[in-house]
Amino acid sequence: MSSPSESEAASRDRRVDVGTLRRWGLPEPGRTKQSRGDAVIVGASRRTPGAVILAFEAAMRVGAGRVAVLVPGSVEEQLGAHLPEAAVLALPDDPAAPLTGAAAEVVAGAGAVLVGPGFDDVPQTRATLDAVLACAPQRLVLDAYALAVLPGIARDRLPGELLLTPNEDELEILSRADLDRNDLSPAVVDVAARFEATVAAYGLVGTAPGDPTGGTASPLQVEGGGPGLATAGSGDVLAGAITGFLARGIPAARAAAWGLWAHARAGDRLTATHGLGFLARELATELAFAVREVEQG
Ligand SMILES: NC(=O)C1=CN([C@@H]2O[C@H](COP(=O)(O)OP(=O)(O)OC[C@H]3O[C@@H](n4cnc5c(N)ncnc54)[C@H](O)[C@@H]3O)[C@@H](O)[C@H]2O)[C@@H](O)CC1
Ligand SMILES: Nc1ncnc2c1ncn2[C@@H]1O[C@H](COP(=O)(O)OP(=O)(O)O)[C@@H](O)[C@H]1O
Repeated sequence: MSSPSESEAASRDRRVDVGTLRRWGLPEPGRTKQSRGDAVIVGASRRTPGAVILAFEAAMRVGAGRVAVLVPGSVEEQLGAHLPEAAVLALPDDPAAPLTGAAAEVVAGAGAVLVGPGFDDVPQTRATLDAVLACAPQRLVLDAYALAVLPGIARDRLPGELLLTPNEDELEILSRADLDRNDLSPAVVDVAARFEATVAAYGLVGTAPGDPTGGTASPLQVEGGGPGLATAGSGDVLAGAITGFLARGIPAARAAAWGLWAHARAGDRLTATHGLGFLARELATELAFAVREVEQG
């Protein structure tokens, strides 16, 4: 058994603060959009079309070069009018149909693909995720309804680098035990091991077995954040930010930690001026200032 000082030192090692992020650094952006990385966001429904806007902006604000959104045909036109910087592509009318043409190409070519924001139907999400997997995405982030369908998918159909961004309810769905809402660490560790994935939630990063950042024994702990982050659309922003860092070429556990830290820092900055009265879209905008703060140090 480790002594108290050993376990304190181990816990310090797992803490991620601005100094840690400066040590890790960010990949060189290069000269072109392509060299900053491509991401794809797959989601949206008629009820919640804006979730992909939040995830799109978050991925761009953390420095991804190009972000495409892949959405149901019923909202494609509407979203196109709101996303002048995006490639907006329609999913097939039949969710069970394969992706073809530009949709298949962007999914196969992107450094990171996020599935989930704004979907509101389990069978449709399952069919769309199957279609995305058939294009062999390089790195995959799953959020919201995509997490509800994850337990039914064989691990070997998913890419090696798999990242999950559950909220508390989704963590409970994925976890084998009742969730202790006062201490999410055991659930984060359990879900990371069970799904061989990186799990990012509430300042914690659970790492997949064999991850070079240090196994699954205890999660990385990312400082900052607070109850202001519990606002509609906040999870869409977090998932988009992590996808953006992943698209830039950062390995999964570090991309998760960068995303959680920038999201929390954005929340802290907005709480200082607005109290609880800020919107998720403002969190997305603020991410750029958070990243800048690390770079300027
Ligand atoms: N609720 C909100 O205020 C907002 C929701 N948004 C989007 O709306 C979608 C739904 O979010 P909510 O938080 O309302 O989610 P719900 O409260 O409907 O569901 C929470 C989670 O439970 C699981 N689930 C739901 N129905 C299920 C079923 N029939 N079988 C198995 N698992 C099921 C899913 O993993 C889901 O993400 C998400 O895609 C989210 O991105 C965003 O657009 C922003 C605002
Ligand atoms: N009270 C809180 N303290 C710290 N972080 C929080 C808090 N509430 C939410 N967050 C952060 O914001 C993210 C999104 O929160 P939440 O609103 O629960 O998700 P969603 O938008 O997916 O329903 C969480 O995963 C977590 O990282």
